[in-house]
Amino acid sequence: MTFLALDVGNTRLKWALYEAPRVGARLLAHGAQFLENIEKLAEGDWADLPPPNWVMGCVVAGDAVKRRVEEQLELWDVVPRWVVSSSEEAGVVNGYDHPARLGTDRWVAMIGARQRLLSQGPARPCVVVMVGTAVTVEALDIDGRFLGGIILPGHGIMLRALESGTAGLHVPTGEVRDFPTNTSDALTSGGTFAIAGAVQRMVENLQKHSGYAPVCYMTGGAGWKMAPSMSTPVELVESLIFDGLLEIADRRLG
Ligand SMILES: Nc1ncnc2c1ncn2[C@@H]1O[C@H](COP(=O)(O)OP(=O)(O)O)[C@@H](O)[C@H]1O
Ligand SMILES: CC(C)(COP(=O)(O)O)[C@@H](O)C(=O)NCCC(=O)O
Ligand SMILES: [K+]
Repeated sequence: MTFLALDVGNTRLKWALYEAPRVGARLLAHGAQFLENIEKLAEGDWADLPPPNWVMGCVVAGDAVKRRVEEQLELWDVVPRWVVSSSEEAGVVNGYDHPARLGTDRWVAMIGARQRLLSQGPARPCVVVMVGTAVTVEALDIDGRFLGGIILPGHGIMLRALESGTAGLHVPTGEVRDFPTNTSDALTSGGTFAIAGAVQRMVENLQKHSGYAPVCYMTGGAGWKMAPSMSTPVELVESLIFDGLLEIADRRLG
């Protein structure tokens, strides 16, 4: 009874095939494709997979991309279920002014984070950082209520914005340094400090609000690049969105 989980971001589609729609299910196969290569999935990465019995996913890349993914899914006799952000699901309460307007990847990642937190011990407040095309930093209180979160540009967008708005910033990627002394290092460190500083601020906000030190989970395609440069402790969890999709599927189907 296999389960295919999909996470369609603004840069890449990530997929993971599990043995069942159950928390802790065995991972059978996984992969990622840039959005421009979606059309290659059915004849490529997915061609030899055992047909999934269920498909569930989150999409933030727009309706046109979603339809291109659905065309590839016609390979199998299965109707995809796309998660919609709601006011409450799987133990997480959505504090957004308009719950449905919250990016579904953010919503699903928070559900994955809450489930991981509770499986590791007593409830604590939690910060969830996603480093993808954009960077999002969410705050969840001790009861699993999403208090609010921030959106900032990812590394690539920050660099491209600076390149296109100036004459003198076309340089190769640099290193993260405490005190950068060349343009490349200054740009790379600037982007990294912007993200690290935003996370630190949200951790402080949540600590002040709740009176407890929060747990901080980090995920997303560029999470591994950011994690070593953080100024507050983070736990890198590559699978947070898939964990969230499994949690939702388990409750709805399992
Ligand atoms: N192997 C990789 N291929 C592409 N992007 C990568 C890779 N590793 C890290 N990245 C970084 O991750 C970002 C994309 O992360 P991802 O989680 O796929 O984003 P999204 O969910 O927005 O599609 C890119 O901006 C890039 O900086
Ligand atoms: C903030 C995002 C652009 C992040 O996208 P990503 O970096 O994962 O591709 C996405 O979650 C989104 O479009 N959100 C809708 C607006 C909101 O969450 O308020
Ligand atoms: K994402």
